[in-house]
Amino acid sequence: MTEEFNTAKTQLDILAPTSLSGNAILENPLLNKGTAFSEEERIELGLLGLLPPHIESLDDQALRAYEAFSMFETELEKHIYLRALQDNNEILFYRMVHDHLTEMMPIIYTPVVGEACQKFSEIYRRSRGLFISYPERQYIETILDNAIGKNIRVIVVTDGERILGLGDQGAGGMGIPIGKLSLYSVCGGIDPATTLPITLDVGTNNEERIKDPLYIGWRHSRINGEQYYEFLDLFVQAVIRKWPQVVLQFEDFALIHATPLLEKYRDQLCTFNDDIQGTAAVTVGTLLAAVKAANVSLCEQNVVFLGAGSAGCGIAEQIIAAMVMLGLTEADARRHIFMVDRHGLVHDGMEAKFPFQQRLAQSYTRVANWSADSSQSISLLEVIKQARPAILIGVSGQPGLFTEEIIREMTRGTATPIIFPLSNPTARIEAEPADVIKWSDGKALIATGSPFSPVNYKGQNYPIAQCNNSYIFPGIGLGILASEASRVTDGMLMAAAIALSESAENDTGSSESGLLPPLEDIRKVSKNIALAVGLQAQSDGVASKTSIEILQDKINETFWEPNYHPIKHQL
Ligand SMILES: O=C([O-])CC(=O)C(=O)O
Ligand SMILES: [Mg+2]
Repeated sequence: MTEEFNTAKTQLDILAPTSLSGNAILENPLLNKGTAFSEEERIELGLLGLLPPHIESLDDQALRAYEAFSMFETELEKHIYLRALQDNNEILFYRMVHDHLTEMMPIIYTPVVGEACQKFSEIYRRSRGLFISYPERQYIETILDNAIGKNIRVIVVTDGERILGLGDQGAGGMGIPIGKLSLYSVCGGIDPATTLPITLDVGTNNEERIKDPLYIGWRHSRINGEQYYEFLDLFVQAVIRKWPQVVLQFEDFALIHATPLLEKYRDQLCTFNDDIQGTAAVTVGTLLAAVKAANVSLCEQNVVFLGAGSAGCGIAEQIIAAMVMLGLTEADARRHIFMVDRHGLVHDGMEAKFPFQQRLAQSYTRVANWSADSSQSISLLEVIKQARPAILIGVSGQPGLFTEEIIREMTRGTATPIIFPLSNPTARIEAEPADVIKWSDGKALIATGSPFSPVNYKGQNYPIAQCNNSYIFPGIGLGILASEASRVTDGMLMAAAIALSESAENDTGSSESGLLPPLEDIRKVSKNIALAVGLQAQSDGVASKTSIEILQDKINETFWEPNYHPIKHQL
């Protein structure tokens, strides 16, 4: 099956069973080609006179759209423009983003999407995806039936409670599933006609939003506890009934819900939590590339985390799994991991809030004399002085906590400190890369969650890798679809991390982006990840066995590219 046939089939799928014509086609962003409709199509589809006479190519249109994009001054305006283009003509939107990925990814995704979520109500233009609000829960099935695409393969769902590092944005959180799915299509070749962003509106505890007369969401405080989990279950079961093969990605749920939901549903359908598992896989992939670049062995390093939430603990568990894979026992691997939160080092002499933190607590007998005072609280600085980590990872959501003193202490203890301030968006970062380079006198290997330009220090250029889930989840999705996997196993996430680190290795030297391959190569990286994920799904018994060649062909067949194809009228 060729790519051309793939896309053409989707377009016809959308036309059937009620054939569209005239304005209805121009109003459908998946069908609309605007000025690129041929004369034949204009006649057959009832478009004569609805478009200006000059017929353009996709390239001509992309040039004009880029001109328009460039005229906007603020990043939010650029975001609004691109979103409007997406709602008008998706192929043109994807072509533009495809051709200007480095420039446009931060606009449609982190960090600008954060501001777009905060101002979602003000900038709201037209519908995309589905809102399922708590008061409409009896209509869940009908709402799913109303999705424009009929053959949905990937859903990204949020309840808007923990949008990036920006907290509760209520219904405005919808910006995130939309942005993530755009990346699925542009970086992972997932046909946009098969994707569906969903926001579960269970209210918001964000006073500013509730009081805002323009707020588009349900004006109610968040429902919680049993009611919340019952609602989530209604949703997940309806999804399973309607699209049993779908990939359901949970995104930006609050800490208290993210892990229980993952545990509850990961054996019921093909699902994963991007903030826990995607972040863990991309961080381990980047870390494997970093220890290689620093010429040290991961198993001999201590790793300190600032932030012991679900993202931090998810990464920590994945690092432990990597150390075990490399030969340590699990108990030994756990001794290398130090989680620090606002109360200091997490140890078993204090009460951990969640079971997933308890598993990562250090033994108090080991660290009892680390405290600078007589309390049981051991600060980040003390942990660094005592544990002498080579690796420091920030997932705190709190800006500025990697101070000069912290970075200098890291540099004192190791030849090549590996420093990952991962909090998103940009304003939440634990330390600016330029400061980390300066304070470590150019020694640190850095990766951030949001994009940063290279840093120039003492005449040398230091590229900053963007260790962001976007390197991982599109490839995981592609691998699942191509292999028709029924579940997402831990092994598949580890396979994705290793494939990313190998793609990075193959690229170092020519790379402008530091530890990771340049964004321009992301589609190739996604295909490598997809192959590794698909093969692992087969060996974990959640996908039927095929040869590597067959899986590779399936990945290439599944990979969608933004091109126009002839549209025929169907009766
Ligand atoms: O969207 C991003 O940039 C990464 C992510 O999932 C988050 O921070 O929640
Ligand atoms: Mg997220």
